[in-house]
This record gives sequence, structure tokens and C-alpha cells, in this order.
Amino acid sequence: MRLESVSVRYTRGGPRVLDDITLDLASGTVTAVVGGNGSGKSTLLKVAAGLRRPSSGSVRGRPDRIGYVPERLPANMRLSARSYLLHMGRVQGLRTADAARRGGELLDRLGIEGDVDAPISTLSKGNAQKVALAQAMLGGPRLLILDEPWSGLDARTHQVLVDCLAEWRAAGVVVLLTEHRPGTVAASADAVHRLHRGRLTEEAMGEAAPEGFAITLGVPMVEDRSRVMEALRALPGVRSVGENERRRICLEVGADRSDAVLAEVLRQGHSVFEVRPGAGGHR
Ligand SMILES: Nc1ncnc2c1ncn2[C@@H]1O[C@H](COP(=O)(O)OP(=O)(O)OP(=O)(O)O)[C@@H](O)[C@H]1O
Repeated sequence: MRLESVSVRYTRGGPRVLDDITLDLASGTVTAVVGGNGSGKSTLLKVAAGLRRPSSGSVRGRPDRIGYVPERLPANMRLSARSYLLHMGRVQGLRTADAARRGGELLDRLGIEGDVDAPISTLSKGNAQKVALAQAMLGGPRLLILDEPWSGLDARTHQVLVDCLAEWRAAGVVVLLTEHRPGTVAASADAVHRLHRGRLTEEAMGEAAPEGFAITLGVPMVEDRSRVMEALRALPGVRSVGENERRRICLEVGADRSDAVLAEVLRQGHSVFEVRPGAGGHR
């Protein structure tokens, strides 16, 4: 499948939200589009799904069984999860009994919590997201378009989705998804593209790896604080040492030395409260 020279303007003479975008989407690959709020990710997905016609350019080779997970389901959905999946399964060509069975299996796998017979509008954000994912998966799509699919999911379901991506890849499905946190997609995507000012640039996959870590130590220290901080500052690879608002000691460490620094701070008797990728800002 290929998007060729796709441009979109929402208003005549207005800005190009998408500006001459060409993108190849091979079967059995997961392609991620990252970018800030309002950068046009959802617009790109709608064009790819055939829900919006581009102002110019074309989409070729789109598989005909498409699963689409919108950024969010409409807020006022009165249908229950069960009825909605039944209906969507029928729309996607399943027989009623198959739609019911498959819908139930998918909700089980995604670990839905809550009443599947209550209106979807009463479900929590994460559980509504599971329903949105399930409807897209019902009919065995050959093209899956997922708009921020991890949004609102708990850790367990996050992993289920990672597993699903691997399965779709193995089954030759074309997957296109958006995400605003590059770190989330780095492990799951075959290619990551950044959308900025309407243009798409492919990110080298290595770039998503953090260049450093912010390490926060456990128990707040009271005595000899400055001496302890001085000793930490002297460790090779430590870029800075500070305190957060809870008076926990925080280190910024280069990725190449992070294991050695962690081992050393543990050896010195500190406990580690948190390690986060990226060397910016301490909590
Ligand atoms: N139906 C519409 N009519 C007019 N402008 C629109 C419409 N839909 C989106 N836009 C504008 O197009 C731009 C891109 O929106 P889009 O929703 O595609 O971005 P996004 O990257 O998905 O954002 P987010 O990360 O916040 O979901 C925004 O400036 C938005 O205001």
C-alpha cells in the first residue's frame, strides 16, 4: 500500500495539514507516526483508512478488510460493548453467532473490566479503548489503522497490544499507528516517521533510544547530604546531581555508564526509587 504525494487542507487557502506526503506501507510491517498535538497524525490515518479524501495525491493498494481504531469513540455511545461488537461484526461480514463469540474472545483477551451490557459511555476510558480495539480486530483486517492505541490502557493490556502487533506482523497485516511518545513505539514498530509542519521524516530507529537516564534515589538523606552528593558527582558518567521537591537525590547519567552508576550507588548503600529514560527534569 502506498500514499503518494498526499496533501490535505481543511479550508480553501488554509494551511496544508499534510504537505506532499509519500509513504510506503508493506504488508507484515508496523509503521508508526509520531508528532505533537495537532501535527496531523489523525488526519493522515483518516486518509490512509479512506475516511477522508486527500486534497491532492492518492492512496494505492489499500487492502479491503480494514480495522480502524479512532482516537476515541464518540462520548455518548448508548450501545453496550456486547451489542456494539455484535453490530460491528455483522457490518464486517461475520454471522451473528461468530460476531458474538469473536467479540467475547477479544474482550477477554484485552481484559475488559466492567459491565459489557452497560452503555459504552459508562465505561472507563481504558475499557472503552479496549472495545474500540476489539471492534477493529473482529473481522480479521488486512489493514489496521490505530490512532494512539495505547492511550488509557493499563500495563497488562499495553503488553497484549504489543503481542498483537507481533502477531499481525507475522500474519502479513499492514499496520499504521500513531503515538505521541516515541519511546512507546520504538520496540514495536518497523519504522517510525515524525510528522511536523505537514511533512513526514523517517526517524533512524536508534534515535528512539534514550541518551541518558534520570535516577532518583530512595530514602531521603538527612545527614552529610552535601558530602554524599559530592561523592555521587564524582562518579564517571554522572552529569549532574540535585534534589527534587521531596528532597530525594536525583542523578542524570549518560546511557553508556548508567549500569555502572546504578551498581555503584547500590554498592554505596543507597536504594533506587526510580530510573527513567531521558536526562531531563526530576520528579
Ligand atoms: N475537521 C477539521 N476541520 C478543520 N480543521 C481540522 C479538522 N480536523 C483537524 N483539523 C486541524 O488539522 C490539524 C491536525 O489535526 P489532527 O487531529 O490530524 O492532529 P493530531 O496530530 O492527530 O493531533 P493530536 O495529537 O492532538 O490528536 C489541527 O490543526 C486541527 O485543528
